[in-house]
Amino acid sequence: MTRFIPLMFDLNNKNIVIIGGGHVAERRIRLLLESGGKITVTSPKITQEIRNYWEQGKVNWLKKYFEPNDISNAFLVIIATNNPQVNELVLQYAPKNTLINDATNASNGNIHFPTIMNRGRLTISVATNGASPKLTKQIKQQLEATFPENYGEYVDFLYECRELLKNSPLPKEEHQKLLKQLLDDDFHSKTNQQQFLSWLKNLQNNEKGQGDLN
Ligand SMILES: C[C@@]1(CC(=O)O)c2cc3[nH]c(cc4nc(cc5[nH]c(cc(n2)[C@H]1CCC(=O)O)[C@@](C)(CC(=O)O)[C@@H]5CCC(=O)O)C(CC(=O)O)=C4CCC(=O)O)c(CCC(=O)O)c3CC(=O)O
Ligand SMILES: NC(=O)C1=CN([C@@H]2O[C@H](COP(=O)(O)OP(=O)(O)OC[C@H]3O[C@@H](n4cnc5c(N)ncnc54)[C@H](O)[C@@H]3O)[C@@H](O)[C@H]2O)C=CC1
Repeated sequence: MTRFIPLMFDLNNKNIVIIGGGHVAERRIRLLLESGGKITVTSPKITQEIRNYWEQGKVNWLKKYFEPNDISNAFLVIIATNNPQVNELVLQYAPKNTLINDATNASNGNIHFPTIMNRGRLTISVATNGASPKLTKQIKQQLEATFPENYGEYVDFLYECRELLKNSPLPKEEHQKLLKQLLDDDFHSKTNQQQFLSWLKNLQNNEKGQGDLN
């Protein structure tokens, strides 16, 4: 079994070509629209949702059957037609070193799409290497119940603190200690967050570090 390795990709301005315009293509587009990639759908028919994206100029649509030329400049190719022969043909013509997701037979491609849960800057992705998309979906639902919707605000707080700490005059060991302390449940409280942030900002303004937590 090939072991697939999770990575986070910057797809901004990259050419993404999706062959097929059905429900699977639609799900991929919904996710990829957040990436800033240049999405082109090649398909004689598209769903209403994809049509809306096209009308809003969010995706390009080539209203036709697949031809090898469609993928010659692609960074990422997604194979999502309901015709196995066409899917096979896309694989055959995909340029070397292209990322390929075959939604109809995952092991043919070189990337999978995990299911993704976001809470602001926090991303948790789940995959079972093709064993059970239904289990994947169930685990995502359990995670959604564990992390409240506003959890991203706490993660943003951690980000801001870490950026401030990077530029603070505190010694390295102190950085590490504080970064760990920030994981205490106490810091889920907005009041404590604000207090800590003003202490940190104060530290920065006062190079000698005479600020005090209390
Ligand atoms: C490899 C992978 C992805 C990839 O395409 O890269 C893949 C592959 C395949 N899925 C198939 C079938 C189904 N997939 C779903 C649903 C989802 N599938 C998703 C992910 C993945 N599916 C990746 C692996 C994830 C992992 O490793 O766990 C989810 C989690 C995320 C997403 O796609 O957005 C999304 C949940 C959406 C949500 O959260 O709402 C349902 C419907 C359902 O149950 O709801 C069915 C029908 C039931 C069944 O068959 O189980 C088939 C057979 C196709 C055929 O029969 O022809 C293949 C091909 C193969 O297995 O080779
Ligand atoms: N990875 C996943 O999570 C899942 C994968 N699948 C697989 O994905 C395939 C597609 O599923 P859906 O999107 O639900 O099917 P669908 O029937 O909704 O869409 C198929 C699309 O392919 C297009 N198409 C057909 N021939 C074409 C060609 N020659 N060139 C370009 N486009 C062409 C059709 O016009 C249509 O837009 C299924 O056959 C199934 O094998 C299905 C469910 C989940």
